[in-house]
Amino acid sequence: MKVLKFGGTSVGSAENIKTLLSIVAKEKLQSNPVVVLSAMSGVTNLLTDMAESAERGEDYDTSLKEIEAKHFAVIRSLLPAAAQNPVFTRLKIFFNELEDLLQAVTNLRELSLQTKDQILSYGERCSSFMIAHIASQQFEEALYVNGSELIKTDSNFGQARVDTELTEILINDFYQANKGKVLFVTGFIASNAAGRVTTLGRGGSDYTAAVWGSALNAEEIEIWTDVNGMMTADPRIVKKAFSLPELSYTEAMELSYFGAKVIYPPTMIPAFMKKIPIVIKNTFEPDFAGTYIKSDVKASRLPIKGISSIDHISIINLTGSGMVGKAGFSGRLFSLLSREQINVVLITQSSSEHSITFAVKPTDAGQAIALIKKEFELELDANKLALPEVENNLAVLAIVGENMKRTPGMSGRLFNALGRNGINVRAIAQGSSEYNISVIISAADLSKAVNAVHDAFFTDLKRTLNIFCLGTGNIGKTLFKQLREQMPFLSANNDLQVKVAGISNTRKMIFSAEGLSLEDWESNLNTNGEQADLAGFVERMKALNLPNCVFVDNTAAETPIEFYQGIFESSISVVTCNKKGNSADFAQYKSFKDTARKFGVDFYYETNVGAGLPIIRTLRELMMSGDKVACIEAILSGTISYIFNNFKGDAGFYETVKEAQELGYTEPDPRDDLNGKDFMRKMLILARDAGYPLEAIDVKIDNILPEACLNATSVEDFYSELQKNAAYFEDLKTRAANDKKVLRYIGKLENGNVEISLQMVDDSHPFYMLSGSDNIISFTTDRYHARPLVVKGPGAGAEVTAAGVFADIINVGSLS
Ligand SMILES: NC(=O)C1=CN([C@@H]2O[C@H](COP(=O)(O)OP(=O)(O)OC[C@H]3O[C@@H](n4cnc5c(N)ncnc54)[C@H](O)[C@@H]3O)[C@@H](O)[C@H]2O)C=CC1
Ligand SMILES: N[C@@H](CC=O)C(=O)O
Ligand code: NA
Repeated sequence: MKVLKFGGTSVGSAENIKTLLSIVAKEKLQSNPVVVLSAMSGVTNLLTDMAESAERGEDYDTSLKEIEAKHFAVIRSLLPAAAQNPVFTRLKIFFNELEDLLQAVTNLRELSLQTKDQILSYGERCSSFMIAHIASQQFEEALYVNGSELIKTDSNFGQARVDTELTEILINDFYQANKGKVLFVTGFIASNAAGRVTTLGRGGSDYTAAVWGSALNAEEIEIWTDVNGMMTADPRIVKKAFSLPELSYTEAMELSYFGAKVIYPPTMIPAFMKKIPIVIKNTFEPDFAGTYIKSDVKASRLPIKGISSIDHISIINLTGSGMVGKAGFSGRLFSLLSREQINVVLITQSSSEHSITFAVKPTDAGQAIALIKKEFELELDANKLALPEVENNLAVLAIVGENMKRTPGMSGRLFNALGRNGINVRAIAQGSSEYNISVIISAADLSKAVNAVHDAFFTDLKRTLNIFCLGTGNIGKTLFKQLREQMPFLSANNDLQVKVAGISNTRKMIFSAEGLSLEDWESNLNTNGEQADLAGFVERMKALNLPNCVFVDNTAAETPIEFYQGIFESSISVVTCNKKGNSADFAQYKSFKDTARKFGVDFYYETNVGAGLPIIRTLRELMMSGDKVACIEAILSGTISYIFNNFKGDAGFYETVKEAQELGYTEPDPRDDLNGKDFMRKMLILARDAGYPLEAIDVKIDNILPEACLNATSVEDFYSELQKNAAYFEDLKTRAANDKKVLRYIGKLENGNVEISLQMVDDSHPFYMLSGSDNIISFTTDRYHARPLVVKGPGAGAEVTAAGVFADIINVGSLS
């Protein structure tokens, strides 16, 4: 036989009770179950409030009416009129008794724990009596059982301890005497030797189920609740949390100890002792297998089973020489706290024994300090102990699982995930069982931490990157299009999810921690966006504190650069196609790199040179593997490459530049391409990445433009100057053609010198054969000295650039 326990929500409404009875009916086909019931949801809280109101002499009538109405509504809806009366009558008797009790409390202005237990017992008695009667419509054998008479406890009201031996005899006798019946038993309540009602404390109904299951050697104890079993993490924090099919008793205890509210660990002990499996099932999804908690769990491939957390915790630090080598110091400390019922969540002690840190609920911290001051008065006076210090606004995160014991690297993975996300760890504790590693962190970081750790351990699941994108122009727009198109593939094949958590251009900005839809981002931004404000955008990104966060700069502006440093310092990675950051002062370039490294985040800027072509990456890999760059020769202006490849025959110079702009090759300001500045930035970045600490003025630039074009003060002006100087460009074209040569704008880095020059090259030159917006770069290095390493291909355009930004984004965090 099985014991089935239904919690408050499962008995909380007529609809739910119907579902409950259908579950019982199904079970009955196998064998008659024992059904343990909680009070209807909310009723225990109401009873507590009423008892406390009565003690203060305040009104409790409204709540009493509410409880009555809740039960009566169920009776009316689930019982035929003819069958209602006996239930109403009995419940009315209950409510009268309850009212008498409350009146007595009011008169005395005193609420003893004993009286409170008596008051609370009506919650379970009403629900169980009512449900047993409703059930008897369906199966005659339904029997209401006031379980308080069968579970015998001491007189520790509010949290009574069970007399197991006597209780088992009473339950067995009762069960034998009522064989063939379906018992509907009140959870939570018991009685002492004198027959006074006691309660079993937190999770009491689960405990009732475990006591019955253990007494009757049940094949299984099913805890029916409103969630799909125990999950890998709190699903309200981690959207990707999933149900665990199996857990050992120890794992379940560790997981529920910190937070997972599904069951309360001590309630499992009777089942644990007799190795009776406990199954957590969902009343509202009865076909879902739920979570099996048992002793012989199958080997699991999951490195950990779950992450549990407590969101509000305080720690108390005790330091002083008085502790060193003093046997019994911590004994005194912790027995003091336990005597006063202060629950210590976690303890760490430094090996020097110079300090002890322990965590308690914030509401207990004040009392703990007062107790310590009193107990250790002598030590404090003699300065052998410093005054205890409290730190508030902290949280505990714990990873749990028996596999940790066998798998090295688990704590490494935990701390790496925390470190990469800039989460400072205040204290650490690992149980000697190795089933649990707990860390104390700031409460503000908890959600980010649990998500990051969940991602780090459940790698079978999708890693999530949260990106904040600045710039919705040519590149930004195309990136969103590519992300939208590629999302399903990424999800399916790369275990990766990219969420756009923020977008801004110069006019508007918009955020969503859940991720913005890329179907309608533009209209959403325009209609729902708030006024753009770069500092505000960055602040909000930091405040949202999302895990695996990336700032993506798709602008050509200088202002965003000022924020990079602070962004790195907030442990946020940066991906940028904007070259202005890396090509400003060398000191700043260096600081970006150092800070990113220091904070364990990534700084990727592949598209700074050659758009999506793998140039930065290639150079980095050469350098990291110990190669030395002797010479770099390159064509790195996609715009000028396009112009020289198409400024042929009848084509005019001005028209060709226009075409390049329309094709999305130019900078937002095309003068930056034609005056060589954009090319200069690229050469400078390459030189720096190759190890040369150069500044912009160190790059010699050969101009391809006549003076008047260079001096144009607006883009419009610039274009009109290009038209006016058509002859100048025609002359260049003719001279090259006459010599069977082509025009090439070539950058060269050699011995730490960088120059960019306009050249006419013939077909023997490796850069002769180019088309479209092609870039070409040749690296001559120690290892590639006879023949250079060459990268060639389209080096400008929205698609190839956005693709490069995309690749940088998905590389964030993937190398560790
Ligand atoms: N076009 C290409 O082939 C390549 C372009 N790039 C780089 O891509 C970047 C973007 O280029 P495009 O998309 O063509 O430029 P764009 O002018 O089309 O778009 C720039 C976007 O940035 C936004 N923006 C500018 N300043 C801002 C600020 N302070 N705050 C918020 N938003 C701001 C603008 O509102 C606009 O949405 C440039 O840095 C360019 O050098 C890099 C490699 C290749
Ligand atoms: N405007 C640039 C685009 C790439 O950085 C170019 O023309 O090369
Ligand atoms: Na590149």
